[in-house]
Amino acid sequence: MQLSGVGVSPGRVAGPRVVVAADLREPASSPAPDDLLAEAGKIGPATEAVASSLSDRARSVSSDARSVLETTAAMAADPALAASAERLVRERSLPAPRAVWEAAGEFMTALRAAGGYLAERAADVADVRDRIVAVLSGQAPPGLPELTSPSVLVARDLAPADTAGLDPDLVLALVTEEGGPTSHTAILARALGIPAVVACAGVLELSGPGLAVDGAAGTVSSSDGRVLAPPRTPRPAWDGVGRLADGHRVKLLANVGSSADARAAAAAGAEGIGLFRTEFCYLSAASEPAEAEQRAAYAAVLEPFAGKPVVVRTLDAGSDKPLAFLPMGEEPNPALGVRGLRVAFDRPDLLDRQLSAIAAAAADTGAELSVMAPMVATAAEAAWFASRARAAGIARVGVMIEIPAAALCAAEILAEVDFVSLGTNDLAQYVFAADRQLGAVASLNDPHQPALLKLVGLVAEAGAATGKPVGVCGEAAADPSLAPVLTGLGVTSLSMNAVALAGVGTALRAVDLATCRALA
Ligand SMILES: C=C(OP(=O)(O)O)C(=O)O
Ligand SMILES: [Mg+2]
Repeated sequence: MQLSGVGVSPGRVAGPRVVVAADLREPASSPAPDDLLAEAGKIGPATEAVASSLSDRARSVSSDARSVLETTAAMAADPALAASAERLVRERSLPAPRAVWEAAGEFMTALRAAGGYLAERAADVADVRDRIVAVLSGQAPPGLPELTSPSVLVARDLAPADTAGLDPDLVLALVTEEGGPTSHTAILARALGIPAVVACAGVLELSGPGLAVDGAAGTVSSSDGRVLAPPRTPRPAWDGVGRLADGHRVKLLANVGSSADARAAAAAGAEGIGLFRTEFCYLSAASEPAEAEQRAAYAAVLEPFAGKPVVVRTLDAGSDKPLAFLPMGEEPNPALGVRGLRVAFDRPDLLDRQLSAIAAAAADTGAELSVMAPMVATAAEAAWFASRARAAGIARVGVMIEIPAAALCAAEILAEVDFVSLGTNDLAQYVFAADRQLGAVASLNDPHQPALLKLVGLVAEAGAATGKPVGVCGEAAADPSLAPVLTGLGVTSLSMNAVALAGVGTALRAVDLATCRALA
């Protein structure tokens, strides 16, 4: 049987299927066990099993990962945790999984109260807790399975932090039941060059030992589990200068989120960085990184672009990119909630520390710096951001246009800043009222939709009237069939992941500006 989803990262592969376990549910405190001593006796062997499987894994990985796994193994083996859980079974007649849950909870509360480094360890205790509970209740361990050979990974959905850590040598392809083409999980899979299909309903129920995946067509079917991974097609030749057949320039820039991305972008011939998603540096950070630490992290990303233009975006936390050190609380509609620049309105000190780290990193590396803010809704917000960035000594300041209100008031916004960059991923989500993470509405999150292109045209017109640049840094910019259309609408730069550069560069060389305008 063949299933269809939305292909978000091309490549045809087949291999054994490995399912990512669903999140663990909080264990129930009833029914009370019949034999309390026997129930308590299950806890010790479960903690030992977890500790020894973590120690085994620690021996098979490189040094950084090894010390993390060794520490987690030591926590699992901690007799205090087992003793406290056993006591809860005996004294409160709790089933063993619930007792472990509560005992670990007490440890976590104490660690959080201690603050600093110890508070950060609470997340490790939660990891150990979930592993022990999984053993006790006969479930698969939570989180990404440890792959030892090339496999096709299948999940209901995958967090951006998990996707960012995937090893392209071991993950042949990624298939999710949920997710849209512009979800951050899809963006990261593309950046890693891992063939991927999202919004593939029913994939978790497909039988058979393996899966065959076509990441361009968006199809998935059962296979016999053998690995079939033809070498990737070579990229078209491109000389690294974005221009049309008639010489009209369209800067081709890169979207990056790590120093590895930046090195790949420089090697692929990017003229600069059009979007540095700084939040990607901190998807797993438990506390706000110190300014010096941020400076070093940003410098590592900017370093391959000395003397070249770079656009660094301030943190876009919230919604589908939660950062542990910026908890947003429960929001009924996180995509419409406090995210992006909105976080900074209550925490301007956080923004100021980031701006100063970004300015220092650019000075360290000699990159030609611009900064921009995500999720700006009004000209007043753009002016607020610009004044803070300029106070940090940053000369070129822009904002993202990814909220329809901002697109409609692009002229007023451009009066406050030096450039704008269209985030077509969010702009589509908000224009079509279609969650970018939801497979069921994926067809609306399509940048070929005329309503989206009309807004792009409006913003480009405002740019032309003021003589200020208008870029596109959403996934629309990476589509070779759309690049001439965006150029015809008046867009002046396109920013995309490194693997898309040559294809877009080659497509633009085939057309002149008159053709682009006619297409638009
Ligand atoms: C580039 C964009 O930002 P992000 O994908 O990080 O939300 C966008 O919304 O198009
Ligand atoms: Mg966005």
